[in-house]
Amino acid sequence: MNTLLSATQGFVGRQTRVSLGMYVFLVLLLCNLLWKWWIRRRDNPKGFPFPPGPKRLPVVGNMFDFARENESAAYLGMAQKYGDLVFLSALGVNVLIVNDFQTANELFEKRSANYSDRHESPMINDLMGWHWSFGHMRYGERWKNHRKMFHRQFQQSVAPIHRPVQLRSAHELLRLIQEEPQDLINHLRHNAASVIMGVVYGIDVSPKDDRYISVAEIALDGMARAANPGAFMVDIIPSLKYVPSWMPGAGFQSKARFWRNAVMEMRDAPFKKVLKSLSSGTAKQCFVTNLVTDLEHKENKDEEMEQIRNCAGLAYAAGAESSVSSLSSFFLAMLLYPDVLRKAREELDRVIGRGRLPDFTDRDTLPYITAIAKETLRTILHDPGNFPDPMRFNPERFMNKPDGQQFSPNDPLSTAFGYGRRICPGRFVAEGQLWITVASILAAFDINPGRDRNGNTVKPEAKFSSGMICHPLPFGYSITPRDEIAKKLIEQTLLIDA
Ligand code: HEM
Repeated sequence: MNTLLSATQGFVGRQTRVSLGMYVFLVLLLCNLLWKWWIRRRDNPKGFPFPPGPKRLPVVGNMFDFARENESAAYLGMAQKYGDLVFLSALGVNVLIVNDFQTANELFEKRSANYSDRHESPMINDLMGWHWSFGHMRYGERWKNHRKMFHRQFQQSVAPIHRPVQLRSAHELLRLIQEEPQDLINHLRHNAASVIMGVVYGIDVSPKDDRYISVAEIALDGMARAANPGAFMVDIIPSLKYVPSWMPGAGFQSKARFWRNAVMEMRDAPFKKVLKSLSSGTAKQCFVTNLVTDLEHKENKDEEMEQIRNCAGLAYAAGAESSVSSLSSFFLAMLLYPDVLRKAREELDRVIGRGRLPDFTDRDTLPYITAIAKETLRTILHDPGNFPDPMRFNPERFMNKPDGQQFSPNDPLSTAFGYGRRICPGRFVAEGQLWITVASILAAFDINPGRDRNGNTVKPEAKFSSGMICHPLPFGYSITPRDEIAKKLIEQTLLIDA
């Protein structure tokens, strides 16, 4: 009897909680719709039409028109149908797809005062705790102050001070590939991490199971999942963020808490470590030590200290994935275009010979290597107006073009790094890293297609994942040192960099 009673009470209790949850949800949904209606009236009082786009369904709008895979082909298809500006709207989230360089330049560069804001995601910014990251901040004073600080340490004139770390990391990558060629993608991850953690915190990361890196990967995984439009209802109805985690349907709260812990550890742990080694006099010179040492003469120390921590904490999150994606695209391109590899090899042997590996001082004399690094960045840009035959990996398109004014707003290649006031502030460091890694790899290794079980060559395919940052899908390969000379040069890097 007692058991039946308590089971009934449990059932009634659950029912009450479910209907309470439903009731709260409906009230919040109504408030949200009213709020969005008011915003629309305020921002567009004359009711001007939006640019063209696929027809919207009742309630869900264009929810099913957002590309979940092969985004570039899907949006190119829409551009061919609707024009260079395509408008999508789903559940109050409006998205404008800009399909060509000139229009993007017109909006984000020439009218950057209007188009430099960021959409604030309640899931990412508030619940998962990315509010400190200036990559996620709304346009305004707080963003400007952070960005200025970051820019000071990574701008074109300062970027060369990071080259010793980049060169050492490129050499370490050669050694790792020589030891375990089958683990290429992990080595590329380690390479991106060791450059950024070295430049920003002066910290060496280990090639396997590094705590800083695994925590950051969890944080980034959460962000990538939450960035998918419609992935979490709280982004459509922001007031849901106040719903407690015990409410039915509020599972997003516990997911957010899990990711938030990683986000905070990613931001705080390496920063604390540098401060500790600064006070014990063992810190290596880096982004954080440069800025913290400078603080001594300033008044608003606490605020600046927080800003330094925030800027440093963002570098890995903002830069690592893109760097890995670029380098794995480079490897894929070398498999698909062996002629490019041969030509690069010919340039390297002719200009620097076989007695040493390349370094940054060789840049001006290796135009074909520079063109390969640029073409690697270009592969994500498919606008045939600026890049004829865009699906072909063709470094020649950058030969005999000046190398000095790179990534200026009127350089279509700068699009790989975004636009206007939000353009990637790490681009000079990123490009330098790509250049030295590409040059070192080409000087040291043969890169060939993989073989199947019967020993037959498997021709790789140029297929990419979808999402915020696209990576080549896994491909077979064989990477071996070119010859005994290359092997020796790779081994010697251990002594040179010690
Ligand atoms: C090949 C490598 C890289 C690529 C392709 C890349 C690309 C981009 C793109 C497309 C954006 C968005 C720009 C926009 O909103 O218009 C961005 C933002 C950003 N990137 Fe990079 N990036 C790379 C490497 C790096 C590195 C190494 C760092 C740090 C050292 C970095 C730091 C940032 C930051 C902090 C932002 C946010 C800027 C803001 O919102 O004001 N990136 N990047």
